[in-house]
Amino acid sequence: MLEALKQEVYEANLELPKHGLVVYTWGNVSGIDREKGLVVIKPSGVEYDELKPSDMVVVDLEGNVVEGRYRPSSDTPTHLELYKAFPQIGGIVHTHSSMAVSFAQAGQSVTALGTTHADYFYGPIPCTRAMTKAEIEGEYEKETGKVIVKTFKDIHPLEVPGVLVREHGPFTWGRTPKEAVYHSVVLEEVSKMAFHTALLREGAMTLNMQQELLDKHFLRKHGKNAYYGQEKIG
Ligand SMILES: O=C(CO)[C@@H](O)[C@H](O)COP(=O)(O)O
Repeated sequence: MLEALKQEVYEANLELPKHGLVVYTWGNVSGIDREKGLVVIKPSGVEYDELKPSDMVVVDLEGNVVEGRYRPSSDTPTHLELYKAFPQIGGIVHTHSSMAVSFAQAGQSVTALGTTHADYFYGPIPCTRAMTKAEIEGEYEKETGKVIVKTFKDIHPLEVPGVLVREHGPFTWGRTPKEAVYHSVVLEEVSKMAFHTALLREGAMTLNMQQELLDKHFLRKHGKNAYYGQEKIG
């Protein structure tokens, strides 16, 4: 069943290691057939280079396995909460891409600092609040989905197609699995840019070395106003 969606989700999953967003079995991609009310998702714990379209698992919106020889991703409950809350989306991605995870572990949103970010995210990429003890000891993945939905109470999911789950990592979405993967790549890139911008703004790169030291080292070797390599120096 749902062979076309399985192929689409399979191909989207393979994009994650291709873009350096995951290693080993980290992360997962899903897609939804809204008419049938069924979700196709990566099987849990299967390495990407061993993955086949027929390995994709089909679940209903309550998480019951409808078809598949493997267990569905452990993050399936999170995906399902998002599909139920955001009717506009057709695909979801979860990765452990390193810069986004760093922001998530720091409990920091990725601020919109430039046009690259603003082309895809209408404002900060929010980081969710810390999970409560009860949520962590309960159905963590389902509660994670509920916390994401609460974070988006006043945010349109297609205006900000991604979130950082605090102390966990990024989830992104889109109208298709392929678009959700695209947003995962962009989220990781704008996270890197935001991190480096913060460093630069902290003055880490705005100070030149002491002129005296520059003189001592460069002029001692090359002489003043020398065009090194174009004429004999000294
Ligand atoms: O975030 C986690 C675990 O912390 C998961 O996303 C794993 O990275 C992948 O789990 P499966 O999809 O293989 O169950």
